[in-house]
Amino acid sequence: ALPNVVILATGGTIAGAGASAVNSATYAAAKVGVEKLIAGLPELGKVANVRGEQVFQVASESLTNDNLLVLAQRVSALAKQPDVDGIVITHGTDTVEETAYFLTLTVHTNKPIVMVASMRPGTALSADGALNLYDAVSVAGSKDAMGKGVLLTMNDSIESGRDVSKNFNIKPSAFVSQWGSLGMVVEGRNYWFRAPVKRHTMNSEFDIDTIKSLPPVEIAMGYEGVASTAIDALGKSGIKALIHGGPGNGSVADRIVPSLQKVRADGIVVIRSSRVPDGFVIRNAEQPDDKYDWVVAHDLRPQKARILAMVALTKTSDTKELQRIFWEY
Ligand SMILES: NC(=O)CC[C@H](N)C(=O)O
Repeated sequence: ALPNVVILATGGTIAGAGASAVNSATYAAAKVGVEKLIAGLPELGKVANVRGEQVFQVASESLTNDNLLVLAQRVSALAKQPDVDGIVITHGTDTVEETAYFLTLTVHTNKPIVMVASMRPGTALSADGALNLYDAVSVAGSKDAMGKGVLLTMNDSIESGRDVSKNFNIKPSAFVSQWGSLGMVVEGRNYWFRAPVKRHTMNSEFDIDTIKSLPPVEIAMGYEGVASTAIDALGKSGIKALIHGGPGNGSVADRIVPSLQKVRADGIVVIRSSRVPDGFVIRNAEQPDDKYDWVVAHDLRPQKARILAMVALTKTSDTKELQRIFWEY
């Protein structure tokens, strides 16, 4: 018997439509409903019994914290149903890495949760959404995809939802995980090469079923000539944590260090991350994190560090605990 897979649709280019077949970059995202997506891909019926739910219909850059909670609660509820074997989430590419990490941290299940997106709308030449969606449904219905955390299928690859980021804003090969893909999916068969070692899903201490709201966490970038204007304003805005996306090894311009110290003295958690796509931030290198009571973001880019900070702050604001969490997830 075929597995039962639910497709939760949220919008993005995979539901996009352009004026003509040559419009690969100029088009409207979030136009096509999930029923039409499914009806347009009868091959899905060969790998799973599929049904769809339209959760949102938005471009992913406009998703909110409340949207994350609604989506994760729905995924969690579906994962508890005995008649659901796997869940696929269609999403815009711009922030799919953030939603994927949020679900990785908060949904307690071993069942496959597979994010999918596309770089070209279905109306374009060489549209990538149909194969990406076929791959996602096939992976979500596979027993061997269980217990591997939230996944993303794009461009034949199976990526870890924790590690993956959008690294190119035009090509179908847009998504990269700095520690490598987990595997590939080809003609409905999975080929695995790696497994995640960070805590996720069943093994997470966070659970969407007990999270009712997320605290405000914002990001300030570091760059040549940076002033303290943004940090000073954010420090007065009611945030619970501030992510600093610094250059290099998360370095911080000496002229803004006093502003970050003031933010910390006011009870806001300061988290030092790097704007460099790959690598990781080392504690007490570049800045004396122990002395300033700052947390370092390990290998998480600023936008992923923000997701973990929001989730972690639902449980603790103790900086030693938060640092442990940043090492473990
Ligand atoms: N390729 C895409 O999905 C980008 C479309 C849109 N900006 C979004 O993220 O939803």
